[in-house]
Amino acid sequence: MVKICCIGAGYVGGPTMAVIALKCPKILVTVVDISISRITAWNSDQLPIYEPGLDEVVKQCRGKNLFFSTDVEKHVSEADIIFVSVNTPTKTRGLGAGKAPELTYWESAARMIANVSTSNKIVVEKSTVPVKTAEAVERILTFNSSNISYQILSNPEFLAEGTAIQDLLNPDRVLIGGRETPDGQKAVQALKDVYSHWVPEDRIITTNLWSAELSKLAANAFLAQRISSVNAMSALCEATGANVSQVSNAVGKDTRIGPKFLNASVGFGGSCFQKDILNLVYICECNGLTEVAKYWEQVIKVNDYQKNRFVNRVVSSMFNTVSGKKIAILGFAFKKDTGDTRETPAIDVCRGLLGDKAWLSIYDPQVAEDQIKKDLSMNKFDWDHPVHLQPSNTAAVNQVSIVGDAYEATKDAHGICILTEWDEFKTLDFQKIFDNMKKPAFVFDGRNIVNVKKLREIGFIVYSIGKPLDPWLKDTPAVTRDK
Ligand SMILES: NC(=O)c1ccc[n+]([C@@H]2O[C@H](COP(=O)([O-])OP(=O)(O)OC[C@H]3O[C@@H](n4cnc5c(N)ncnc54)[C@H](O)[C@@H]3O)[C@@H](O)[C@H]2O)c1
Ligand SMILES: O=c1ccn([C@@H]2O[C@H](COP(=O)(O)OP(=O)(O)O[C@H]3O[C@H](CO)[C@@H](O)[C@H](O)[C@H]3O)[C@@H](O)[C@H]2O)c(=O)[nH]1
Repeated sequence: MVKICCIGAGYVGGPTMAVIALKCPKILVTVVDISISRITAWNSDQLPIYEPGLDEVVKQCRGKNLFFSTDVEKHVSEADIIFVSVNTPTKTRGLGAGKAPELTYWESAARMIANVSTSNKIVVEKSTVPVKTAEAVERILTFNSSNISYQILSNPEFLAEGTAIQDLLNPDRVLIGGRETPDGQKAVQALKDVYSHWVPEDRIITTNLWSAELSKLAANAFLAQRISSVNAMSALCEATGANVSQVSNAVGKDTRIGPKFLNASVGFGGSCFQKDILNLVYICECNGLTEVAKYWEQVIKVNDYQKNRFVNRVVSSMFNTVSGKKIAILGFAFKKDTGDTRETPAIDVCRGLLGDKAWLSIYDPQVAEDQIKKDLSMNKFDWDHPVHLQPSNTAAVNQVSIVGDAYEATKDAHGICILTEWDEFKTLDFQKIFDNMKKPAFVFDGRNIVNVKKLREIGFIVYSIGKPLDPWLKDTPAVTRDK
């Protein structure tokens, strides 16, 4: 029986291995992690991450051919194929701080593999890593053990949170990069054999190692670039009276462009886009490609601009101050159908409003109170380290209350900011909400999900990203705020 071990039981390691176990009943899959609380949760009825369809898959396989364990060394030493899916956060200190990825967790995983291995291994990079990481891993492994052959493969993951199970069951492509030697190609084939259980042959792409590593960074950069492009257009739409949804629709009808990923928003979030683009920018800089680095960096700058612009709209519309005003925040996760808050635009918007002394009442159907408080008190990039290494002092978030539903959040509020596109926000009783708010009552829709016409009829002053402005907002400036 082939044995697979995955190091890192996070948003990628957990769902990916669950689907491999589901589709390959004859493969024994064990997911290991240094975080005891995460592994305990994976073994309980309350999984550590919220992902539609994940519970069912885990329940079907757990205890049969899918196991979760903290006994990292034992399972690594027994495995034939080892996936490494550990954190690769942006460095906060030292060389490349603020851009380069921190490869400490990767390096310690590689050293541990070398220490405990007694048989040949295929080591698969699942984490998103800089180009040429496989070479470094290869060196760590070969210099630290003898008589064992290691083949390193790059098999980046393209799942998106909220649709992870669907993405894994029916991927656009599976990408496998390996050495172009006979042994390298044998390893590529061994991993191909795993995915071939359910992924059609023509969707499994094989490349050299460096192409696979770079393709992951390139894919995220292209995706994020589309969002920054449409968000840049949204600012121009507001200035000219054009409607960004109509522009996106017209542009996306061109089959060369396509309709997906053209939704204007308060800004993109999530653990990957910013981190991976910064990683790409750093690699370009290291290779002397300054203009290329600047080109990609602009995607992040426009995203920051969009978040600032949103805060500016809120404050300037409400008589240039939100000091002492209650603002309801609907949605804190970085997108719907996930409880993940890593790099969510809600953090920047809330901080901006708190900076202007607003009182925030926050509701999100999937994010726990502790998490929100932690996010609002953590430093940039601290969030991407293993949970047990994150700062635990979350006491210092004043002027914020976390509530159990949207009606409570909006009661007696002066304004509402919609920051996540949860389906339940589309069907709220806005008449009831209006009746219970201070007047004039404002809605700032950062996801373009409300029916603007209907809300204006009720009496709300409505701001929707990239849409023709409410007469109230026409004279308020859309410039960015100083940080
Ligand atoms: N989240 C996504 O949607 C997504 C999608 C594609 C790729 N990625 C990439 O996959 C990687 C993992 O992302 P994630 O979202 O799953 O992160 P995560 O923080 O959810 O999970 C990483 C896990 O690795 C564990 N870990 C760290 N060092 C370890 C070690 N030495 N031994 C054992 N366990 C260790 C941590 O405790 C943590 O549970 C990152 O490189 C990320 O960029 C993420
Ligand atoms: O038209 C759009 C599409 C997305 N977003 C925002 O962009 C962010 C990222 O969304 P999405 O890409 O759907 O989720 P992620 O889970 O971050 O997935 C991205 O990052 C993963 C980690 O690398 C990759 O594996 C995925 O392919 C890639 O889509 C979220 O804040 C979305 O709200 C928009 O603002 N407008």
